Amino acid sequence: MKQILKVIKIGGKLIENEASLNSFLEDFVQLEGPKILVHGGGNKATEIAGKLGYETQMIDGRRITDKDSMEVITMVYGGLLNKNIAAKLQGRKQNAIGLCGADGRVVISKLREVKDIDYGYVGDIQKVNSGFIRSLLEQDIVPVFSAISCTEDGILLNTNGDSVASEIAIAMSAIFETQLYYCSEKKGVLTNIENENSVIPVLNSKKYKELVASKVITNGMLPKLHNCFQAIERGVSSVRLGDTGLLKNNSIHTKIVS
Ligand SMILES: Nc1ncnc2c1ncn2[C@@H]1O[C@H](COP(=O)(O)OP(=O)(O)O)[C@@H](O)[C@H]1O
Ligand SMILES: CC(=O)N[C@@H](CCC(=O)OP(=O)(O)O)C(=O)O
Repeated sequence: MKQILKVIKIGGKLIENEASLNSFLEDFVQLEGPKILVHGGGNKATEIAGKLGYETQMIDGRRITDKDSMEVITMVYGGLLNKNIAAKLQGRKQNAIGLCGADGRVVISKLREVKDIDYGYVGDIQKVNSGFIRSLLEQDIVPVFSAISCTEDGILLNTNGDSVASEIAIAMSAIFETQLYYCSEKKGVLTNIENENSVIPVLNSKKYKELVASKVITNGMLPKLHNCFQAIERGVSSVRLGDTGLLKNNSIHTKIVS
């Protein structure tokens, strides 16, 4: 029987609030067994870009990343947020290492082809170095991933944090029974975005397509759910979306089924 691995993605709105990040990390360090943390940070990047006088453009929850935005992203995701989270884990006596895709050739991607939209410096993941990740887990070091991948030619690319989490979970499924958790400020997928109590407990792909067509699912939830279904169809044993209560096992949330 394979050992259980938990891959947890924490969204940008949770990490930009010090109190919610601290509370999440308290729960995270209590989790038993091997675990991986992936973080976003989209809101913080938008805020810092604004301070530098750069405008941000998002299409369907994905950032248009020109050269200036890529510099901001490298500083904010790969520096400020990633290193703070690694330090906070150390402060809680959990050894951790902050990574972007270039470190250990761990997440290799390809520049997204221009079809209708030119996303700029945005990558689609091609390879995850699961052996390197396993070697960290074997030393009880928690890998903390930012939403940055790297091409074979050594170019850093902005990569949706939800895709980083799902591709890592898919790759690690060859070695571990992998559980994927998406923690955000919402309790799960909602039928009414205004009503926190409208959480869909179980979401299958048929219902998901209907909700996209009727525009109940929009913005950042679009790439998130695309990644959830990719994961469940490609070997990840369970995929759940919720707020930080998700780590406590007893909260209301959305479970993805094929
Ligand atoms: N049906 C829906 N249920 C819940 N959230 C939704 C829905 N449709 C759109 N959203 C939006 O998607 C967001 C989650 O995506 P994103 O902002 O990328 O989160 P994160 O930063 O946690 O990855 C929610 O905060 C919400 O504003
Ligand atoms: C290509 C692309 O859109 N990348 C995302 C990566 C950050 C992210 O995923 O952050 P959240 O989890 O906070 O949404 C972005 O720059 O917004």
